[in-house]
Formats: sequence, C-alpha cells, structure tokens
Amino acid sequence: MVRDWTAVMPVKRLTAAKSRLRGAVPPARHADLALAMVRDTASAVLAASAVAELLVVTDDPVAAAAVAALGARVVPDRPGAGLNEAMRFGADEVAGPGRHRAVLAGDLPALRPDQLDAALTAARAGRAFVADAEGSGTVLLAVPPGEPLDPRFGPGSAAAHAASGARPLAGDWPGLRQDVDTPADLATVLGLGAGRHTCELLRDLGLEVACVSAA
Ligand SMILES: Nc1nc2c(ncn2[C@@H]2O[C@H](COP(=O)(O)OP(=O)(O)OP(=O)(O)O)[C@@H](O)[C@H]2O)c(=O)[nH]1
Ligand SMILES: C=C(OP(=O)(O)O)C(=O)O
Repeated sequence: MVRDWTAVMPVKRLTAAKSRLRGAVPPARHADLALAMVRDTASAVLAASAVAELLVVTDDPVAAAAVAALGARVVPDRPGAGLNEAMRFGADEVAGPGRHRAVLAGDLPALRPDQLDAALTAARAGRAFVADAEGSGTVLLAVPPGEPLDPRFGPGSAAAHAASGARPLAGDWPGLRQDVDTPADLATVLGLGAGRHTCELLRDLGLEVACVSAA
C-alpha cells in the first residue's frame, strides 16, 4: 500500500465540543470523553498504512498537545469560521492540492486502521465520501491530487456531498462509520469496541466495553 495520504482532522475546543453528547457521562468527565475520542481517532489514523501525515486543525491546547504527542502535526483553527472552513484550510491550504487528502471527524473512537486503509484505497479514483452509520451524515471526504476538497459537512451532508459529485463509498467499515454525536451512538460503540483511551474512561465509569488496540 502506498503511504501517500494526508489525513486532516478538525477538533473544536473541548469545552464546547460534543454538545449533543452531554449527559452520556457525568458532566465533570465530558471534556475527557471528547479528548479520549480524539486521541483514539488520531491513534487509528496514524496506525493506518496509507497515511503519511495527520494534520489536526484545532485551537484547543489540550487536544493539540495530546495529538502532537501521538505524532500528528497541529495547525491553528483558521479562519475560525466553523467546521467546513477548518477542513478546507487543512486540506487545501496546509496540505496543499498536490496531495491525496482525506478529512475525517475526530469522534470515531471505534475506528480501525485497516478499515481506514480500505476506504482510502477505494477513494483513490476521485472525490469520494463515506456516509455515517445512520446514512445522513459524513465521516470522511477524500480528494485525489489536483482537486479542491469542497466540503459540505453539517446536517444532511451525505446528500450534499453526493449532489456535489462526490462518490459514496460502499464498504463494510463499521468502526469508520460510527461517529459519536449522541448517547445512543456511544452505546453502539460499547458493542463495537473502542480504542484504548475511550475504553479506559468508560470502564472507569463502570461501563462494560471491549477495548481494541489501534495498531
Ligand atoms: N477545527 C474545528 N473543528 C470543528 C469545528 N466544529 C466541529 N469540529 C470538529 O468536527 C468534527 C465533527 O463535528 P461534530 O460531530 O459536529 O462535533 P461537535 O461540533 O463537537 O458536536 P455538537 O456540539 O454536538 O454539534 C469533530 O471532530 C469536531 O471537534 C470547528 O469550528 N473547528
Ligand atoms: C458534521 C456532520 O455531522 P455530525 O455533526 O452529526 O457528526 C456531518 O455528518 O456532516
């Protein structure tokens, strides 16, 4: 497998992140959960054979230090105009249009490197996306060298990405597709198995969850 992808992961300030997930764990652990999911997502991305570099777009100092320690390159959240602009900045400006680029959400604690490798292999031919498990959202948008990212994340983004000409990828990648927006999503992750950081936090809270190593 050729290691020629730049992965881009936007991360909102942890104190503001994952508002729809509030209540899934005690309030004092909410930011820890958001951080654990970011660390597990980053660990799985960095363990993927197709990924040459992980760029994390964030202004959060704790998340920045955590992903830098794992081997990611951190860039600031520019232009400070939300998720799509942060993705465009990371993919088109920092990584540059001459690379294979894939943007993905930072809330994929069940992500497995082999599933990401399979999706990136399927995405090589042209601009393509992976819909979330529910089918309406997007967990990954990929572009080959020379193409602008043109991200349309937000409610109904799977339809928006398809309408913009991106190809939906059809693989069986449950860990990649399972983003965690709500307490129900977190309950699904208990069954799928989570990466080490999310897993340890949930076990610490007395929940039964399988732990899966990223490597
Ligand atoms: N850099 C950056 N990342 C963002 C921004 N908004 C969302 N993200 C990240 O994009 C990914 C997907 O976002 P969402 O699932 O909507 O996460 P969220 O905004 O924390 O969740 P809610 O508050 O429940 O909407 C997560 O990794 C977020 O941290 C932003 O304005 N800037
Ligand atoms: C940003 C997205 O969704 P969510 O906030 O529901 O993860 C999306 O799926 O495009």
